[in-house]
Amino acid sequence: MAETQKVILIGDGAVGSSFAFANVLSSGVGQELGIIDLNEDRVQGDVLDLIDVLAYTHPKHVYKADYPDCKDADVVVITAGAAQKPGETRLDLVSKNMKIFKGMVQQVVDSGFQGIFLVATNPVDILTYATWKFSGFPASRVIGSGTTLDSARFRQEIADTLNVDSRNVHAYILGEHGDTEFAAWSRSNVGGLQLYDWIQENSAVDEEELIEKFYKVRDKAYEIIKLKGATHYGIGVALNRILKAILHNENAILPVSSYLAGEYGINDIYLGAPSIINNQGIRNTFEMELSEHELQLFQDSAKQMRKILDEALAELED
Ligand SMILES: NC(=O)C1=CN([C@@H]2O[C@H](COP(=O)(O)OP(=O)(O)OC[C@H]3O[C@@H](n4cnc5c(N)ncnc54)[C@H](O)[C@@H]3O)[C@@H](O)[C@H]2O)C=CC1
Ligand SMILES: CC(=O)C(=O)O
Repeated sequence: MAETQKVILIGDGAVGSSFAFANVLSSGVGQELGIIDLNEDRVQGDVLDLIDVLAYTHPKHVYKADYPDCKDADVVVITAGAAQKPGETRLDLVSKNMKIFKGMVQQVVDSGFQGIFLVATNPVDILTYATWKFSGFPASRVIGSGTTLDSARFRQEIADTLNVDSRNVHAYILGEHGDTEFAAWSRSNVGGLQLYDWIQENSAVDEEELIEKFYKVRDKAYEIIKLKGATHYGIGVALNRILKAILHNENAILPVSSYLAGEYGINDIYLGAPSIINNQGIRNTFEMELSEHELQLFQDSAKQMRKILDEALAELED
């Protein structure tokens, strides 16, 4: 990667602008941030507003960009497209956003872009797959935000229950970023102690209460959207975390949406799975040893997504 690391954001709505804010607050996660959106006034306004942050944070070149600017970018972050309305599921957005992505990804590729795509638009697993297909890039250079946000919600929920710091909770939500996601309970640990052992030793909660907490995590987006119309801070920070893992060549393990080629018995689909992220993109997606029930839930999630993906790809060809 070049010395000056350049990021282009496509989509400057609630999610995109929260990501941009997180990015200008954090030190050294790229030196350039160019922003593209159909709403050019919004971009111009956000650029002016974000520049006001720099004197109190870190230097960065923030500007209104266009597709040719993607040419020498290290990462293109996509948050553009339709968002859920109250009562809608993420999967209700498939048709609209697939069409938007076809044109958008083509324009990025036409610029000569050779970097890494990082996708957050919903349904994120389907649209990450679409970005991979439309771009013709190797799967390692197309990453979706996957279940990074869900896992952050899950870790915080467990941390609040046990009264510990969420940074010491290692726990993943895997599968679809959506209704068929599941908690990898059997692999969850707190400070190195298996979650189930911790619970037994501290009798903090019973198993039923824990399951309720998973439902709360799974349905949290619906709750926030009902209350304020969008969720954006959590994903903004999650995207910046993934971006940092790429630009700083961290080899960090994050449950991003990754292309599965046999892992967990799943093929040819993107889903949230723990993956090692560095400046090449996804270095490796590894197989955690899940319980039989968890593995079944993973495969069920994949089946459901495969069906939606096939329908969406067929519709696009009509
Ligand atoms: N992956 C995740 O964990 C999360 C994903 N999301 C998803 O992120 C997406 C964005 O959500 P919001 O920012 O709340 O929506 P928003 O409606 O506030 O912003 C979307 C932006 O995309 C722009 N846009 C639409 N078509 C475009 C095109 N062809 N080219 C350039 N810009 C275009 C719009 O002008 C708008 O500014 C949604 O699909 C939402 O469901 C939201 C939260 C979490
Ligand atoms: C909207 C969405 O995908 C989320 O907050 O999880």
